[in-house]
Amino acid sequence: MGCSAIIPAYNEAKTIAPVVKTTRNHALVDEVIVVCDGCQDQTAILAEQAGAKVIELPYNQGKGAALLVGARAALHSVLLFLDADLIGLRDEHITNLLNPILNGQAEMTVGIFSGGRLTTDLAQKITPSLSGQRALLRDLITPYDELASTRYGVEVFINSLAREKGWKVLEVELFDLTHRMKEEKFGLVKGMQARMKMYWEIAKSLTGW
Ligand SMILES: O=c1ccn([C@@H]2O[C@H](COP(=O)(O)OP(=O)(O)O)[C@@H](O)[C@H]2O)c(=O)[nH]1
Ligand SMILES: O=C(O)[C@@H](COP(=O)(O)O)O[C@H]1O[C@H](CO)[C@@H](O)[C@H](O)[C@H]1O
Repeated sequence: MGCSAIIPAYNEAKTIAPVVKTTRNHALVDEVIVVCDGCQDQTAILAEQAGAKVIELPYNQGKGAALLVGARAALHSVLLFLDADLIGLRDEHITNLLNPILNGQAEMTVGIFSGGRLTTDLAQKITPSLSGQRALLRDLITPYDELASTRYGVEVFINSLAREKGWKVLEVELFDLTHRMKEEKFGLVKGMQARMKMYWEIAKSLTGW
């Protein structure tokens, strides 16, 4: 089974290159697709230079739409979802996410930060099910047009599919991995506003609105 990595990215020029390079160089990964979700910065060109195929959406459509576009464009049957703002991504993280799928032990893995930074470790301890680091079988999600409107509710939507369809899901630890928090990207006030908007989108997905 081949593997396509899908990296949704909205203005992630600061971190996209190392994330793409590590993923591109991994022996189990056959292609890396960065879906630039209406980016206004250098993300697309930096991703391409680092070795990714880049799909540019004409305007910002949200993480769910970006993942669906990437999944439908993927050439391979195993998908690896990674956020574009990861800091400290290493080979072993990708291996941990992919191996249970390739060995037939699970239909989806969910990666949980550990030993990275207190704040991001804690967020994932409280809500492990929100993690954007995942591997799963492509055909399990590509039929669902509804993904396109989920924005940050995409993980909740995928989790509910997993429950409904009875997928085997395994959590795997991702040691020393962290990401840029919204407050680091946008400053305290705008970061907290963006966080509230994200929680709203997650709540909408939870309640099926
Ligand atoms: O409208 C959006 C918002 C986010 N993202 C991407 O989705 C991933 C997760 O988003 P973010 O880092 O904002 O989430 P956090 O981890 O801070 O909750 C990142 O690669 C973003 O660039 C996207 O493609 N479109
Ligand atoms: O872990 C969380 O509470 C949030 C917020 O992370 P930060 O507080 O910005 O480190 O991040 C996750 O949730 C989003 C919605 O499910 C996902 O799209 C992100 O990939 C994930 O990092």
